Amino acid sequence: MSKGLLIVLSGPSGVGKGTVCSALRGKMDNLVYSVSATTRVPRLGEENGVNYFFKSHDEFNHMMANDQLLEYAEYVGNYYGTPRDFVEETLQSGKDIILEIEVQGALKVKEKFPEGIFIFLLPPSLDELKDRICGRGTESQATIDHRLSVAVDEISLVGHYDYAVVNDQIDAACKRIESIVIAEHCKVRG
Ligand SMILES: Nc1ncnc2c1ncn2[C@@H]1O[C@H](COP(=O)(O)OP(=O)(O)OP(=O)(O)O)[C@@H](O)[C@H]1O
Ligand SMILES: Nc1nc2c(ncn2[C@@H]2O[C@H](COP(=O)(O)O)[C@@H](O)[C@H]2O)c(=O)[nH]1
Repeated sequence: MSKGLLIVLSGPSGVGKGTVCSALRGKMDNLVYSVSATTRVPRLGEENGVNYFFKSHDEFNHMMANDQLLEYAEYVGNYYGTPRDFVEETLQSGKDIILEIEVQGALKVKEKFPEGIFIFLLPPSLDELKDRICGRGTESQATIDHRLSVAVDEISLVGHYDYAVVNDQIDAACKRIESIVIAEHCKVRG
């Protein structure tokens, strides 16, 4: 059996990564979603083991020290990381896996898995990005400002990715990502 594809989806906070990932899960049967660990406090409605594995700082440090994370990064005051075993087991089983992670982590994954598919999700404009992150209503104004300032630096790193997809409409963005994955499965690899 051939291994699955490792797909990394990055983009600034509020661009719609989570929304697009949820929509893709209903459309792509062979696609598995990687659930990250984080020290961030859960938002209203978020469930442990579904949206994230919510960890204390000690628990997260233990995962780092025991090499249980494929990558991790500090982002706007919290730690986020990808549990390694689940990714490796999913790829071995022949399924594709999608990691919804920020840019520092994505670049670390690229070093370890250069054969991965790196997709950057872009907003139609910075004003629209601001409207989306504010409209979501989950962050304080200070956190929104911090995330938006980081967003400008993140967008400047789009050149490190294989594909840039504009999330102007959820369905259209999903179709572009589905097309990329279909094409990557057809690729002749040396
Ligand atoms: N194409 C779109 N058009 C309009 N609104 C959108 C679109 N995609 C997502 N949204 C909205 O934008 C907001 C942010 O989306 P989402 O939470 O998926 O972003 P994110 O990139 O996962 O953010 P974060 O990195 O902070 O977790 C949500 O309220 C979502 O409903
Ligand atoms: N490097 C990693 N980044 C991750 C991971 N899981 C999520 N993220 C990214 O963090 C920010 C903030 O997320 P939020 O849920 O607090 O809005 C966002 O860009 C996520 O994609 C991870 O495992 N590693």
